[in-house]
Amino acid sequence: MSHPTLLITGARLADGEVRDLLLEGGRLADPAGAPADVTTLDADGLMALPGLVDLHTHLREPGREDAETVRSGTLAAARGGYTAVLAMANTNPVTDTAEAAEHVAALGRRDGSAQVVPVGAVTKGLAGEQLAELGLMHRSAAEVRVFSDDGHCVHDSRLMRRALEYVRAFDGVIAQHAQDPRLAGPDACCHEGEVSGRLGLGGWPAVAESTIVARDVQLARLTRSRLHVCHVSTAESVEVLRWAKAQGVAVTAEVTPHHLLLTTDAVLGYDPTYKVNPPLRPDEHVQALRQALADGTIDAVGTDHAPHARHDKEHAFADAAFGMVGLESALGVVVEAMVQTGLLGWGDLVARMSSTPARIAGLADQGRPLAVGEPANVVLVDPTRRSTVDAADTLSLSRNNPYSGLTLPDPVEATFWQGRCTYRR
Ligand SMILES: NC(=O)N[C@@H](CC(=O)O)C(=O)O
Ligand SMILES: [Zn+2]
Ligand SMILES: [Zn+2]
Repeated sequence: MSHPTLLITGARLADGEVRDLLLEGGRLADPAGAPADVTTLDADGLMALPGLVDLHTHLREPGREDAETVRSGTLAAARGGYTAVLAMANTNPVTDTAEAAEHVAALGRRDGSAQVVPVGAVTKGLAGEQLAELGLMHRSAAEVRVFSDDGHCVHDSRLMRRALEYVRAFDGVIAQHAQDPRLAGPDACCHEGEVSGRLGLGGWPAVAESTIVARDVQLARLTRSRLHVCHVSTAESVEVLRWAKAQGVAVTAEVTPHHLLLTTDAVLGYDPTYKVNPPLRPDEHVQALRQALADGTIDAVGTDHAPHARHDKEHAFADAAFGMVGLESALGVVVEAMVQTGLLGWGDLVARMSSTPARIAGLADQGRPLAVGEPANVVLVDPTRRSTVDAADTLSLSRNNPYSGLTLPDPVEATFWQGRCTYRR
């Protein structure tokens, strides 16, 4: 890969300092040493932040290249300000072997506009019965550190305990899709409450999530291993996480942008765009999630970008696929929900969307401060720009965008990954 030299002038960092940044050889260099004829980008009025890191992306390749590919998904990621994404294992074939993980990493190197980090499955075929080759995936060239059966919960307690024990040896982490399959029955497709009753949709009680979180944090304490909770969506889960962190349990958690902004009311029109797992929750949960992300009980934002082809999504609500896209809109939605409301400053936003996710995933070259010598992973943002979201205006192959028609912050102006421009408005 070529590493063009670029001088970005007058960018404001998250701490308020205004600086020039020299991108040279894929790293940040001292701007005083910029060649006289260097290409410059005037960043007056813009902020420069470390490239964002997404702990939770569905790239759909291999297997569902009609919904997304590594190429299209990472183009969408770059447009969202991301320089790294963790690619969930629920592809076809499932990422449950060293070879499969290396294949995803190789696709990333070939087609990626961001670093593609394969997540390994916890169980073979995501079937929840036998542990996958966790050690082999870790020791492979893909160096898998994060394991998840996302889309499915590792609901067998003994298997979950063994998975946690296993990854402890190499400081791995089990990322759990917390959902009790008995409490959230096969027809569950909407938060259990007033709206599900009114619409006659299968209800999904909040405790289907929090009871698994409560079990898992105790297993993490028992095994002294690391647990990460995917897409936390309820106030009850937040309470459990707060308790677990106070006990010193090695647990981290993420929340999606959509669970920070949208509520159950979005499904009142039976539009399957708003059908997602876990479901959109009532406002009291949204407020609890915002508070938890602000105070650090929830450590990070994970998009759960879940692209779906039209023919899987355009069905009656009960029959449509679960999931919504999120990479391109994530920063704008988080700014709307957290910064505009005064809950989070830009410095903490960088922690939640870049440095902390990088630390959770063990990515040494991501989420680093914008200092000389560090990798040139940079996103330039216009903190004041807003625009009306149009689902058709996307680099993703899918259109299941829940923000279409809403006017939201639209901050990302340019993204640089290892010094290379991967997106420019
Ligand atoms: N979030 C979703 O609604 N769907 C995800 C699976 C998941 O994240 O559980 C998908 O793969 O489509
Ligand atoms: Zn999930
Ligand atoms: Zn997911």
